[in-house]
Amino acid sequence: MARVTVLGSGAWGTALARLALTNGNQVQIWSRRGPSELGPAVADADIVVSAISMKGVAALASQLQAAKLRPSTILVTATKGLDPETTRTPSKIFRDTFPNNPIVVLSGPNLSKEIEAGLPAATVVASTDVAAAARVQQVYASESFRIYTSPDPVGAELGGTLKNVVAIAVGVCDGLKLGSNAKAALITRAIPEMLRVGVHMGSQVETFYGLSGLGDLLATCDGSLSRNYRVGYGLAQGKVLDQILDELGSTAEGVNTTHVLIDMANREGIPVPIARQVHRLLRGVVTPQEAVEGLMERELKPEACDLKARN
Ligand SMILES: NC(=O)c1ccc[n+]([C@@H]2O[C@H](COP(=O)([O-])OP(=O)(O)OC[C@H]3O[C@@H](n4cnc5c(N)ncnc54)[C@H](O)[C@@H]3O)[C@@H](O)[C@H]2O)c1
Ligand SMILES: O=P(O)(O)OC[C@H](O)CO
Repeated sequence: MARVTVLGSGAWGTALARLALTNGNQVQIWSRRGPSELGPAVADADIVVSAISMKGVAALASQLQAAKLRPSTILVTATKGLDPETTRTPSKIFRDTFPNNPIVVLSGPNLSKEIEAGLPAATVVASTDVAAAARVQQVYASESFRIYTSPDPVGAELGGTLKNVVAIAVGVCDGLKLGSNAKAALITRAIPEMLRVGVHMGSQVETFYGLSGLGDLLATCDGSLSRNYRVGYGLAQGKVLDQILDELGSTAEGVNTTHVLIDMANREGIPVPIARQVHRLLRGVVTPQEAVEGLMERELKPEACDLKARN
């Protein structure tokens, strides 16, 4: 049994709190709008799980620093995003803020509605601290939630983050009713694009063929349980982005991730053709149909993926 504090009472924080509680752990949830203070909520926690939206992570890390976390407290991050100011992932923000605490990334094909319904799922807990990953695995493993450990937190985190950009594109594809061939081609060609970015940021290639990469990509691109897929689907229907996000009433990390990713790809010269069309679409520079044409009319090339390719 562990003392677990979950930060964030949104869809994913609530689900992660329930999973830990059902597994016999002592659990409390903190939310920025809730009654409890952050300091007392994390003071004697064995594990703190951050499951808030990316836009709040940097501020939360600073608040946590003031809360004086014990150096033995394991920090788990379940957020899928990139910081718009620094391009850092959540685990990098937490590593920079808490250099002595064990940091664990939790990421995988985890549509919260299915998990809340008790349907079987699997995820990855990734850390360079093997013992910390094993501890988090023990807290969450159950007959309906299978947990795998990984030594590649960067790759696990980026897989879950970059797939959200692809999910927007796939939502457009389905919204335009382009068919299964187009969807399969789009998802397949997205993998080398995710790999180029992931390897550039320090990921291991094989991580992207696992649950936190391909697994999460398939789950998220499957349909309307994904908020990011619904962003793309709405754009294909001719809705404006603000209207789509209002109707969602929930976090769609892929919008911010696309903007941060394109800024980085431009700086580093990394070819990201799918993300670039999503970026143009989100900014209203192209129509959904033009975004598709922009991909279909690119120069012809071998399928083999050059991970080191630069513009
Ligand atoms: N919902 C899912 O299926 C799911 C699954 C896996 C991972 N995630 C990831 O978990 C993260 C949260 O997603 P969600 O689905 O819970 O979204 P949500 O919109 O349901 O909840 C977001 C939570 O973040 C909190 N938050 C937002 N800004 C904040 C700030 N500035 N300071 C403190 N808290 C803040 C909100 O109060 C809310 O509790 C996202 O990065 C998402 O990609 C979601
Ligand atoms: O609703 P989405 O698109 O944020 O996806 C939720 C999870 O990340 C799926 O693993």
